[in-house]
Amino acid sequence: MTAPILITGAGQRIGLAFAQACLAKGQPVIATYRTYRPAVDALQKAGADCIYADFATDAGINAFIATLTKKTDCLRAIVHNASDWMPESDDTDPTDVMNAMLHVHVMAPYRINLACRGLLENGNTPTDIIHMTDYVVEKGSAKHIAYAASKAALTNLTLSFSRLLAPRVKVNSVAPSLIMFNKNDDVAYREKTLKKSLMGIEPGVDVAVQTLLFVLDNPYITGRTLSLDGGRHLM
Ligand SMILES: NC(=O)C1=CN([C@@H]2O[C@H](COP(=O)(O)OP(=O)(O)OC[C@H]3O[C@@H](n4cnc5c(N)ncnc54)[C@H](OP(=O)(O)O)[C@@H]3O)[C@@H](O)[C@H]2O)C=CC1
Ligand SMILES: Nc1nc2c(c(=O)[nH]1)N=C([C@H](O)[C@@H](O)CO)CN2
Repeated sequence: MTAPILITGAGQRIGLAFAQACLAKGQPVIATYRTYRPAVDALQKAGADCIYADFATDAGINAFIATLTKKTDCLRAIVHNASDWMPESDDTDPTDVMNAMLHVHVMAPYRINLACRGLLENGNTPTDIIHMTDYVVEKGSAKHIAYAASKAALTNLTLSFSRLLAPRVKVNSVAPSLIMFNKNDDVAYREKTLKKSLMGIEPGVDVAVQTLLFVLDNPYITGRTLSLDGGRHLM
């Protein structure tokens, strides 16, 4: 029996695309979602095991871990994709922003990785943990301070967990810059953002799917960050 891949935040965009790509290859998937959408139903119909999960609180993380560990005793990989791109704003308490960012981007991956060590080691190794981070870890962000800091902490989890779990589990980060705009991004923002990379394009989710599949298929890369940013670092 092929061990499933756990993909968090798989209800839309990159997470959904990767879940669909895995299912199309006959790879079993456990997908988490927080907001119900028809895409979740479609994933379930395509064979994914979809679990509701809200990682904003310790109770939500505990509940997810309890549900997951009843569902399977092995995992091929965990892709920590769930993320909230939350900016600082005048009407949000900065304490709430930082707590929300640290919970979804740090506490959830930290707790789930520790809880799932046995599941990842209980099968054909090496298995994988992949943290979806962000180019912004390298430069910081004036408008998403807590978000960037939490993604930097997630990047450091990659180093620690790769030390802890080698050689049976590989642990890597994928650090995208622009992959896919959000529907509310206006023309001015889109034009400004496209100019930030050498490639100057909105590549779409397939480049993220390709990168994730490459990391899973490579038996020697661990403790590394794969940058997926169109050469933004050279602008
Ligand atoms: N898209 C891009 O251009 C870039 C993406 N990245 C990173 O790549 C990854 C995928 O990006 P993208 O597809 O745009 O991600 P999204 O912004 O679409 O977020 C993915 C999912 O995360 C879920 N999520 C958010 N907060 C929580 C929470 N508290 N608990 C549980 N789930 C939660 C959402 O679930 P739901 O919708 O079900 O509520 C959402 O569908 C992310 O980690 C992102 O930071 C980095 C740089 C650029
Ligand atoms: N969870 C998310 N994180 C990020 C997103 C997103 O849509 N969801 N988008 C970005 C931007 O594309 C940025 O990289 C360029 O403007 C960053 N993180």
